[in-house]
Amino acid sequence: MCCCCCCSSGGSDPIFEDKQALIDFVNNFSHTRPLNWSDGLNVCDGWEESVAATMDRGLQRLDWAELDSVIPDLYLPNLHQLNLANNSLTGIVPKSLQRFPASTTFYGNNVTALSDVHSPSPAPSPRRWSKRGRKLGGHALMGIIIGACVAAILGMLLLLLLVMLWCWKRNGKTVLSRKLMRKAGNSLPEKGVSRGQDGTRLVFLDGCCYSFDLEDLLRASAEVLGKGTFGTTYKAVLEDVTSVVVKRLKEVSVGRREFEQQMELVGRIRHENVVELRAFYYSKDEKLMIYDYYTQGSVSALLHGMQVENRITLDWDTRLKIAIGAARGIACIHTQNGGKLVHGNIKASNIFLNPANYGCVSDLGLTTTLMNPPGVRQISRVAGYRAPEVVDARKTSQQSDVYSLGVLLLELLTGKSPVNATGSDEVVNLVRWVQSVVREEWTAEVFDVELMRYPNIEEEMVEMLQIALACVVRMPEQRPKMSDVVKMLEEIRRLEPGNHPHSTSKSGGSTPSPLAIKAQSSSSPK
Ligand SMILES: Nc1ncnc2c1ncn2[C@@H]1O[C@H](COP(=O)(O)OP(=O)(O)OP(=O)(O)O)[C@@H](O)[C@H]1O
Repeated sequence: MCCCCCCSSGGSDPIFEDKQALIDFVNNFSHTRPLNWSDGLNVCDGWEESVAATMDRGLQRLDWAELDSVIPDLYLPNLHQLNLANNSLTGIVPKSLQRFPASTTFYGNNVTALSDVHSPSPAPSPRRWSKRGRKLGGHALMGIIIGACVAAILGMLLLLLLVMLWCWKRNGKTVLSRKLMRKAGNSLPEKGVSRGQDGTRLVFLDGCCYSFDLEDLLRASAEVLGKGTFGTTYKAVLEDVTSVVVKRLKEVSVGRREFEQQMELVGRIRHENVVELRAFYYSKDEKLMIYDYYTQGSVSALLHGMQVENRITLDWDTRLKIAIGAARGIACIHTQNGGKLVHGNIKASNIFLNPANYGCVSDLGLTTTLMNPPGVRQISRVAGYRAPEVVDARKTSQQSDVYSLGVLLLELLTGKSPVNATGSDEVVNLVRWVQSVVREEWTAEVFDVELMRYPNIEEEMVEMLQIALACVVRMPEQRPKMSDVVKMLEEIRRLEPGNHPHSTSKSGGSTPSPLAIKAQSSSSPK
């Protein structure tokens, strides 16, 4: 044991009180080993010099002193070090000695420090104390404080970094559900589905190869592809990197039953020139249609857009295939539902390229059944393709589909949009412009200049022009049937079975151009 007191050189009273107290302290212990401490010893001399020396000359050490009683409660205000380690003391550490660290002072005894009883935190480890087992040094304390501060700052930085990383990941992906939630106000369609309320669910149509559910879809990152007549269309990338197109319908007036019937009718169509509807979803607040994503974009984007990834040049062969494919797709649609199904919205942004680069028709069957009474905007969006007899967008017919296909053929031939605003605010209608140019026998001038670099295609272009003009005649009953249009288009070039046109051009290398090339008209759109 070591006991030491702070004392002044003048031998003030407290010292002697302490000395007496220490003697009493020792006397109160029962111990077997002799202690060489007595009234005659000049305690203060040694204590002033150093604690260790004091211990040697004064009390000696009381560790290993074989003390074996309870610890007496003594008043020793000047005692600042005490070592009763490795004795056989028992009981509770008295109040006057509780200021000494129990883990070192009473180490090796069978005593209970009150701090052990009341405090849940363990006594400080001896290692954290100074070399001599005394107070923490100033440097050590400073080190601990600095270390704790550095650890806290690092911890906060790490936390901040994790939060930033999480936010970044969330922002990088614009989650489809957030978009839907924002637009749908308080209605959260996915909640209904995940809980199976209302019978709402994502319905996959026969033959669909996808295995995601609505939860996956709503978690997918989404990008707006455009806003169309029926709502907003998104490209959604699922966690397994499958891309699908989600059409979020707005202003659908029909009830669940009618909607499902229409979706199932459309979803049954399996044709290489019809974009398959993969799945649909109906709830009171949300109506969704799911399609495959076409990476090349629509024919409209390929013809007129500038920023389509992997843009392919629409050469004549491709344009011919687009025309044939689109006509075949529409003809197939016209055979459905007892030969009564109408597409109702044929336009270049609804035609895509299938793997063989043939036209593939999307977005069918929405106009006639699902659309609310048309507003001005809905009519104007399809204005360039709309047959003159269609005053109500819901009253489209198979003949009006033929008219719209005719406009698409003109678009492919001219490279011009169906409706063009000129510099002088004049709106030029493609059909009327082509009709007037042909009437003037300036036929060659209608063709897209980009096509002029392909040799020996003039005859084919003229044939297609004639078919297009037949489709856009004013009187619906004078227009050819879609199945006839298909035949006529296929006649332009002899076809191999399937979707591939024959490689040899019917016009051949020696066919003279039938066209009278004249100067370009200033009224040309675009
Ligand atoms: N399956 C698809 N793959 C790739 N792009 C698509 C797909 N479906 C639609 N898009 C594109 O998304 C955009 C928005 O399509 P959406 O059908 O909503 O409008 P729209 O075709 O411009 O007009 P409408 O609603 O009258 O058909 C269009 O550019 C369209 O070409």
